[in-house]
Amino acid sequence: MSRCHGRKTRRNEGPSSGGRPGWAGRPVGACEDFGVSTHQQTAASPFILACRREPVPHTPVWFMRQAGRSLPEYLKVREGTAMLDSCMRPDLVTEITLQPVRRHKVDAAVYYSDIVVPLKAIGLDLDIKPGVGPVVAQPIRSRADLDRLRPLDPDDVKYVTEAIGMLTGELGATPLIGFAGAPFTLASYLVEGGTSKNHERTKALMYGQPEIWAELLDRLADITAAFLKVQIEAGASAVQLFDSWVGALAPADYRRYVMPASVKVFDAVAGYGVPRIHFGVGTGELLGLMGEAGADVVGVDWRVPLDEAARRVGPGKALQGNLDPAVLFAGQEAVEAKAREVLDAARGLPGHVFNLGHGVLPSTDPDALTRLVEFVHEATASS
Ligand SMILES: Cc1c2[nH]c(c1CCC(=O)O)Cc1[nH]c(c(CCC(=O)O)c1C)Cc1[nH]c(c(CCC(=O)O)c1C)Cc1[nH]c(c(C)c1CCC(=O)O)C2
Repeated sequence: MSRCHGRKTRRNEGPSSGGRPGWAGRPVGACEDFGVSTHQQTAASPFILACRREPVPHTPVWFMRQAGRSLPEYLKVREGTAMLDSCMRPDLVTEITLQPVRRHKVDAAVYYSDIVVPLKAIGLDLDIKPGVGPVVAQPIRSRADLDRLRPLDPDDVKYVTEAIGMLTGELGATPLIGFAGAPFTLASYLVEGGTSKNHERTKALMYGQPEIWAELLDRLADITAAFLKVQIEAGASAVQLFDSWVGALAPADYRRYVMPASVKVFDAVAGYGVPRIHFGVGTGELLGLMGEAGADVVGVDWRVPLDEAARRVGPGKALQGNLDPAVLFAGQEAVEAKAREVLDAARGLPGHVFNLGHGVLPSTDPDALTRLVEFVHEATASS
């Protein structure tokens, strides 16, 4: 795996002045092993090329939740350590992030963390309960509660900087995707106190007390932007904003109550020039707005075929997706047939990153994922 031992490049050092898109502001150093910088290697990787809608040698593949419970080596290394504790251990983060890259030969690594990590880092009392998800001890529902949402200082997450430094050295040409939860999805956990089907308390605050809601989302946007900046400055080659649950909203409400905060996040990291991916589940009606919020790549779940998604998103964006994660339980023949449908729908798009339409389900057979990567690479290889 280790193609470029030790980190010889300097890190991404802040937005270029004027926020010019492209790679300005990303210093290039030398990886002595190969005479080219890690940055140059990742920039030429199929994943980054596809995000930038440039020609690729094959369609790049990675999977949301590729690290985690589908892998026996993950269960082994995590044994005895709570999920959130593992996120604060650079050695474990590095190992767990690398596991699916080694095993599946995916085209990108995704930083092992969770969307609630920055909230924990600013001192909120929350935990991740196995099989349930994030649980917040004291939900945020009033103006007074907002005071508990202080800004994130990079020093709060030193372990992220350390882990990404270790990781990029190990990954060499394979890009590392950093990520964060989007303001709406984070707000939904904070207001409900945990996972919710109908988001009734969240919507009660949004519609009933729009000023408090706007302040909540604005604070979360600042925390999210600060967390993404830490990851990019430490060396992440792309970032994904997970607005997993925003599909619960109608477009007009998305535009009014959520989009300003997501725009703020994307604007804050625009000047680095790293590709920005925007994903949510059940967002067929929101795809255009989610692109407009500032994404370079729009993630699509399995409900909308990619050619239709491209019409909804409009020109100038790449697409990511969108095999139904449940298809992986149907056997190799069915997986290949459904994966081919995804590739057929993506044919002619200027940029396509193959992914699932949502995260890998915990009981997925890891070999089915490895075979899927091989299949997509072979089916799309330019001769
Ligand atoms: C909504 C959301 C969360 N976390 C995340 C999202 C957005 C993605 C999505 O829409 O699925 C993001 C996330 N969480 C995790 C990753 C790892 C990186 C990767 O994609 O490989 C990522 C990208 C690790 C994790 N995050 C979590 C696990 C499982 C915890 C464990 O191993 O015990 C992992 C590996 C826990 C978690 N954290 C969350 C949930 C719903 C759960 C599952 C609860 C369960 O079923 O046990 C909140």
